[in-house]
Amino acid sequence: MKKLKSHKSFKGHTEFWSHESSVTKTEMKFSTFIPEGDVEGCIIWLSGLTCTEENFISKAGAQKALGKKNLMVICPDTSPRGLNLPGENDSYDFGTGASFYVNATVAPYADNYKMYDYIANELYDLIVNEFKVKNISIMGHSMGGHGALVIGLRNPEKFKSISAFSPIVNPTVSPWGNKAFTGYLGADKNTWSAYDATELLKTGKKHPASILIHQGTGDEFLARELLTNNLVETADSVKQECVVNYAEGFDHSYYFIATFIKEHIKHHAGYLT
Ligand SMILES: N[C@@H](CCC(=O)N[C@@H](CSC=O)C(=O)NCC(=O)O)C(=O)O
Repeated sequence: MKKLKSHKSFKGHTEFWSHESSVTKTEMKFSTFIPEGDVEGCIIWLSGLTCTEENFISKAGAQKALGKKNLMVICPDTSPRGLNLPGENDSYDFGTGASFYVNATVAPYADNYKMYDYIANELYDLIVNEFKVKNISIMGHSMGGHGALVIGLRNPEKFKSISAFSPIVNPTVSPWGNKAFTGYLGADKNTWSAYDATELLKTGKKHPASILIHQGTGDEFLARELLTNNLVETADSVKQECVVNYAEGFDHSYYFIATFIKEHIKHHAGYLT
């Protein structure tokens, strides 16, 4: 691991890192906020389409609340970079910056686009072994909210709690999800449901902690891509505790995230400390 930059902020440090990933077989970058003193737990933040390791740490304003709760956050990049695979840089919603946190199975993505394993295993182990923190939760936004729900629901023994802002909750039936899953997983839709939070709940995956979601009613992607109500109805029918807060007039941006991030940190602190 290489520390690239460090800035003192609130009761800790905001830092930028790189490391060689054995899973993606590329250099991967991530940012952290690490409070001074004993760290009680770590929240993984997964960002959305077009983001890097910088968006959340520079825009969400989470450091003060994290410092108060003695919690660390780690924000990985949203895909491998620099591979120049065919089609990788043609659009904002596929390839670079748009991994959808799946393990790709089809060429030319299968060798490197293993972001599910990268987050659930390699980054998880790095938090435990390098940062010496063993209580870990997961949250994210949009594509990253989808990633947090899927990785958390599939690994309840590893992730103590899950939360999401404006998540894509049913990607197998959304245009963004269809495009990404076709490109990473192939045309056989039977393989897609392992990466769809609503489908995972339908097939018996559950998390013991209550899931927290914030969704803006003014979000331009709500009706076409996010489909929040599909998860709400399914969670209700399978008795997965899930609190969905519809926030009047808020859009899909980091201004929305910054408004409610304190509530998400408090939610995770309840399970991590
Ligand atoms: N057409 C837009 C889409 C990009 C966008 O809105 N990205 C969101 C996440 S969307 C779902 O995953 C985002 O977080 N953007 C970064 C930010 O800092 O706001 C475009 O290409 O701009």
